[in-house]
Amino acid sequence: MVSFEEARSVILASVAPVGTERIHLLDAVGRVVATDVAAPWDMPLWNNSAMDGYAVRSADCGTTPCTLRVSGFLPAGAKADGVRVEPGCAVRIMTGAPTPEGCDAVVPVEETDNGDQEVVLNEPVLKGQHIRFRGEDVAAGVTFVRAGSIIRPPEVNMLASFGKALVPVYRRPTVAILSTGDELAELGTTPGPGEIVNSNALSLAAAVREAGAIPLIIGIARDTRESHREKLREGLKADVLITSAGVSAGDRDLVRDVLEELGARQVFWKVGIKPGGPTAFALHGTTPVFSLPGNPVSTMITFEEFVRPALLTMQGHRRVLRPLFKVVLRDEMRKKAGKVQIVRIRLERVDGRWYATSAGDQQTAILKTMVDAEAIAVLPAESTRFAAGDEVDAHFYGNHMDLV
Ligand SMILES: Nc1nc2c(c(=O)[nH]1)N[C@H]1C(S)=C(S)[C@@H](COP(=O)(O)OP(=O)(O)OC[C@H]3O[C@@H](n4cnc5c(N)ncnc54)[C@H](O)[C@@H]3O)O[C@H]1N2
Ligand code: MOO
Repeated sequence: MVSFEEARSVILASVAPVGTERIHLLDAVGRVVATDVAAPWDMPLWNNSAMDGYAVRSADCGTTPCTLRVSGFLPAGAKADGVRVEPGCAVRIMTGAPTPEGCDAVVPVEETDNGDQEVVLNEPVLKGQHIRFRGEDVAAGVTFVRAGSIIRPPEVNMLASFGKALVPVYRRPTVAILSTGDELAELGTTPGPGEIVNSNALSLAAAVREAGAIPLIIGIARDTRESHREKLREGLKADVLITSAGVSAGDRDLVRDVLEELGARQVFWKVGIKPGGPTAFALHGTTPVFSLPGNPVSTMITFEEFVRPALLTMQGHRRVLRPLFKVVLRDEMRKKAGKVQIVRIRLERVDGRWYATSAGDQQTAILKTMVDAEAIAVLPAESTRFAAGDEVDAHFYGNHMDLV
């Protein structure tokens, strides 16, 4: 058995970004930039006004109030060619319009009498005020988005500002999802005696999608070597293969056996985590193969703790683990020594601290507790008792808590 921490580090050391592609800017939100992107020109490209007001020569405005003759008008979109602020004059200017020759300051309209022919300036004027200077945001040649950055609306705005319609990003890995077991019935059918719906395929596909990768549900391997061979072969064509069930000590737990027959190298089997103990990880060439236990709760938790960080790494993300934060236990918790225990919790924020209560019955088979969980407490392997009021590590489960 490997420890929870070893399992994670072995997995993360075994995966790498799957490649890059150039995609349309709007489709790139949430993706990771694959190369540094440098500014092809200065931003802004020319000096321009930050205010609606008057372009002036600051030397003309030494004493206030002062009166200047209004000699022209520059709306946004106008060209400043041939427009000049002569001594003793002002040019009416709008926000974003290029500042004319001679101008070294802009006076906001609120600080004037808003005159047409002549304007009275009521406030002192400082050289350079309210001018956005060429290249002050980003100078030509400067890297403005680094490889490894996540594209958010600000990156989209800047890439668009520099005319980048296509962006180099890391590719999304394809993830084959294979369920195993004779008891499984397809979604949409009513399970008969001894049957259950293949719900893991759907929740895994949802989790894969939420992690930014492309799920491929390839169906069910029945409990024969032949069926396993056929389906596992198909699954190994994807960038990643996830199987669910068939990895504990049952007579018919064929997954690891047949994977080995197909040339996969088992990296570990059994991890010091509960739920999720029977998890196996193998490599077929460089293709990672995650064999997750079949209990739906175990499948989701092992996906969250082991597969999700791997999928994020494969898409070029650098921060792949959810940040841990401290939660105060409302109630006592007990566990056996030897394994990290994952506890499904609900959270409450009081006076700047997070308080955790159990989300319900913590038996692995209780799916409802997973539905009710907002976060996951990670109880360390060696400890056995946590008193009410003790602090333990936790992380959010899902992205909804970003809204808190
Ligand atoms: N003698 C032992 N028995 C078990 C051990 C053990 O160490 N020794 N480990 C237990 C633990 S912990 C887990 S977890 C399960 C994992 O078993 P498998 O991964 O081999 O999965 P199955 O036994 O086939 O199924 C477990 C459970 O999950 C349901 N299931 C399976 N596939 C799906 C699916 N696609 N969608 C929804 N639900 C699914 C299945 O019906 C079972 O109820 O083994 C324990 N036993
Ligand atoms: O470890 Mo199992 O995955 O408890 O249900």
